[in-house]
Amino acid sequence: MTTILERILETKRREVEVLRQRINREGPLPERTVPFRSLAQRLRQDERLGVIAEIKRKSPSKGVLQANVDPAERARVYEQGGASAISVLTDETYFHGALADLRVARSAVQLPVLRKDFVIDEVQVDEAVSAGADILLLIAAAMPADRLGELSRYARSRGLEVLLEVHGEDEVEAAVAAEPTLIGINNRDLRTFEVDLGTSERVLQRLPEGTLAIAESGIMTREDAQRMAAAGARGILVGELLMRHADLASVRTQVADLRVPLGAVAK
Ligand SMILES: O=P(O)(O)OC[C@@H](O)[C@@H](O)c1c[nH]c2ccccc12
Repeated sequence: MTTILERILETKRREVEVLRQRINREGPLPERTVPFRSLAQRLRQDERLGVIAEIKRKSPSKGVLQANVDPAERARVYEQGGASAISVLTDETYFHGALADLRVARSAVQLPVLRKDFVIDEVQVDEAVSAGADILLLIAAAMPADRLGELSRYARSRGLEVLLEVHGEDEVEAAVAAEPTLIGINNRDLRTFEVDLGTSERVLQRLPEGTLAIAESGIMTREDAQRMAAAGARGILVGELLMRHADLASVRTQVADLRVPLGAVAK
């Protein structure tokens, strides 16, 4: 059975080829013009659970969430609600996102911005740097451990912070060895699309002390946020809950509501 991840990776291999050919034809990508913004620093100083608020029009698991989004306006509302960073889906085929969304969102706020895509090659890292991204998502399940380490170290050498996503305990070792800035735990199983917040609870126990961990997906209520904070997450990544709201005032309230105190959670 071909999983959705395998299908997406097939598309990405073609995109990488096209991008390489374009660079050969037209020369290197434009230089980055903006300074880097750090999410890790923000999270370390924060006494509340960090919220990475996502701009996602559509997803393979949920279909269209909101087709017409103004990324600048959304980013501003997320910032006003107290978000720690903005995550922008830049994949076009499966999520109807774009790299342009990232540029537009970032220039509207002071927050660090995460490029959310399926990165398998250095040239996509260069593209993220050029577009002004501050953080890059890497997915452990998308490649062998040695490639994961190479890409993670390459991205960090280019100034990006790396959020490395795992889906279970079996991926923790490779993730830690890749020396990312942050480790994300995806509560959504990419094969079945099932969401289980217990995934974060289990994996968080296995992470080395001091790891900046982000619980990803399926967080729908303040209670869910509290549960993730209690399990040791320093931040959460939230998409659907926020994208289902079109009313900007309630989006702002939603973000603020998720910023639960970390309380006794060790730093
Ligand atoms: O919409 P949710 O359930 O709040 O999830 C957000 C985010 O975690 C999810 O979009 C995500 C996590 N990892 C990914 C990798 C690729 C694409 C998307 C994702």
